[in-house]
Amino acid sequence: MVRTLPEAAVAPATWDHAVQAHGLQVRAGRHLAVTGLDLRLGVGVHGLLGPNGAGKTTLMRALATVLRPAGGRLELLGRPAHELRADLRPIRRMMGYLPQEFGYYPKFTVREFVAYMAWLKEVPTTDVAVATERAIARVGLTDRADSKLKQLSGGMLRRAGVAQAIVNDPALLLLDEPTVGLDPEQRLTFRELLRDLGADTCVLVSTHLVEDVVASCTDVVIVHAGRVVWQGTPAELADHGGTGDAGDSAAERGYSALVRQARREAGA
Ligand SMILES: Nc1ncnc2c1ncn2[C@@H]1O[C@H](COP(=O)(O)OP(=O)(O)OP(=O)(O)O)[C@@H](O)[C@H]1O
Repeated sequence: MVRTLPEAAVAPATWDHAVQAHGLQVRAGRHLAVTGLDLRLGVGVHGLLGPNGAGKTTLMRALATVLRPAGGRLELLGRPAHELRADLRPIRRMMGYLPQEFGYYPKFTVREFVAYMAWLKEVPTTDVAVATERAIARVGLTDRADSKLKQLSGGMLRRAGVAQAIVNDPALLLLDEPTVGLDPEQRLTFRELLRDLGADTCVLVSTHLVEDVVASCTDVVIVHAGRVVWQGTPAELADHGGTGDAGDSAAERGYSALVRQARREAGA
C-alpha cells in the first residue's frame, strides 16, 4: 500500500506492511508476555485471537507504542520502533488505539471527549469539528453526542472509545476487545464499520468472539504463549476443525484445534 504521510518527519512515505515484527519480545510488568513473535500486517481487518493470558493486550500495547519492546525487531508504518521513540507524536498522529480499559473525564460529553482526542492527536484545528461528528456518526452515537460519558451504558462507552480511535483517520488502528458490551444489533453494525475501515486501513482487532472474526476479518492471527502460532483466512481457520473439536461453528472448532495443537507443541 502507498500512503502519503503528513510530514517528512515520518519518512519513508510508503510501506508494504503497517506492522512488521520479527522475534518481538515485550514485557508486561516483569513478565515476558510476548516471547519472540513474528507478524506482518498490511491493509485489511486482522482478527487477533488467543486464550486468556496469551499476550494479546501486551502485543497491542507494544504496537500502540505504549510499551517499549524488550527485544527483537518492530517496524510501524515503515519506521523501526526504536527510531520513533525520540518523538512519538508523529506516529501516534497516524494511529488509533482503543485500549481494553481507557481513561476518560466522566463529565465530558461524547462530543467533547472525541474532539479532545482529535486535538491530542493533532488533527488540524479547522478539521476537528467535522472529524468529530463523522467519527461519532460512524459508531452510531450521534443522538448521544451531548450525553456525558458517565451517563452512557458500557456498550455506548465502548463505541465512544472506538470513535476517539478513528477520529484522526488512522493508517493503523488497534482495537482491544471493541465488541465487549455491545448488544447483538450493535455488533452487526460494528462488523460493517470494521469492513469499511479495513478497505484502506490496517486494523487489528483483539476479541474472544470467533464469529466476529469470521464475519468481519480478512485475516486471522492466533497467539499462544506470546507467539503467533497461526495466521490465515477465516475460511482456512474453518478448515482446521474436526467433529471432536469444541465449538458451535466450523471456525470455532478450527480455533480450538489450533490452540490444542499449540498447547501440545509447547508441552503444556
Ligand atoms: N503487569 C503485569 N505484571 C505481570 N504479569 C503480567 C502483567 N500484565 C500481564 N501479565 C501477564 O502477561 C501475560 C499476558 O497478558 P495479556 O494481558 O497480554 O494477555 P491477553 O492475551 O490479553 O489475555 P486476556 O485474553 O485475558 O485479555 C499473562 O500471563 C498475564 O498474567
